[in-house]
Amino acid sequence: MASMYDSDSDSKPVNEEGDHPWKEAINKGYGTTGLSKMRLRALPKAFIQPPEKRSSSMIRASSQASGDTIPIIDMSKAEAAELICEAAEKWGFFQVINHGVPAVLMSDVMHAARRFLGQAAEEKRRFLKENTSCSNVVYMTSFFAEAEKGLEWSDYLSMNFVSEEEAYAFWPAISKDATIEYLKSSNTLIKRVLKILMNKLNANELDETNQTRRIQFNYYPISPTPDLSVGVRSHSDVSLLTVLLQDDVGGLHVRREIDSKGDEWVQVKPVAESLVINIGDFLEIMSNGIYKSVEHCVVSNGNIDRMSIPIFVGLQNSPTIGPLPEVLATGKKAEYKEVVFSDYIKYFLNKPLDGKSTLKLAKI
Ligand SMILES: O=C(O)CCC(=O)C(=O)O
Ligand SMILES: [Fe+2]
Repeated sequence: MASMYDSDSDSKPVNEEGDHPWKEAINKGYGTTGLSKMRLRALPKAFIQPPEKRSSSMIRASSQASGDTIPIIDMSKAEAAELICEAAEKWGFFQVINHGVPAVLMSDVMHAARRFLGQAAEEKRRFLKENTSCSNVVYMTSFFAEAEKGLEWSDYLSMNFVSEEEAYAFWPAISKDATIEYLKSSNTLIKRVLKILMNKLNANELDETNQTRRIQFNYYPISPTPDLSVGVRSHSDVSLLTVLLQDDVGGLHVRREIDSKGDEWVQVKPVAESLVINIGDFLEIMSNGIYKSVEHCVVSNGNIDRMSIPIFVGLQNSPTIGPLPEVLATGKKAEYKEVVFSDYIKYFLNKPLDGKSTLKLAKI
């Protein structure tokens, strides 16, 4: 069934009061993708960010004073391990090339995501929280639509990997083969990076059976007024680490503290066939702050849409999370306390994305 959200025409006028039926758009699976297709002249009120949350103004306000860029690390070189640890300490973000994930699988999963996201709302709405037949596969708009002051101008499909059997049974048929292949292939890279990071801490390798993988298709449609909207608000990831495949549009920005001069926002410029890796909150806590889980955000774009595919490498529901004993054995004072793991997750999930506010829960 065709609808106004599927139309490419300008025929639907904008309600000048901002009283747009955005809720209906979300609840019926059209999402911001459908709103964007209506070629609105103004952003629906619900998506206007409060001035202090507008990433475009934050980024403009902090010029890239240092001129530094996110490290690009060639994983086929002998010095890769050292550079990864250095980047994890200094930046919390780096890009890897020659990482072993075949380019064809990266391109296949990007196409798979486009196929899913490009479908009519009728297909996508089957995966909304209230409709999905598997709670591990959910299609959403914004991170926490119920409580956010300004919704994020993005739609995404989140797939929590539990088993191949479940993934083949419940992930969208239009994209599942390529997604599962890519996820499997990326595992070797994930294991290698985690091993390198643990080695540097003199800590034992992390048990893979105690880890989780969640893959997400993020879609950022064209925004009518990109200065007022945001793709993803500033946040740090609740993960051990995140491996992100982005297309060639750009828009991901990382916050960097420069000692006395305050901070700056640095763009993670797309590099062909690379993957972006960032440290998440769990590794910052476990490493007692040696590795940094850094704030990042995605700006909206008024000219072109964007896609990205993160894999969040997480932890199973272990009882608590805190600094690793191996790290504290060096005699360093604990910067983080042991917190109940489920409390940490619950706290993260029940509020809008807001900088590093979740991490503060564990900070001493
Ligand atoms: O789209 C991106 O570049 C980053 C998305 C992100 O930060 C996230 O999904 O946590
Ligand atoms: Fe993120």
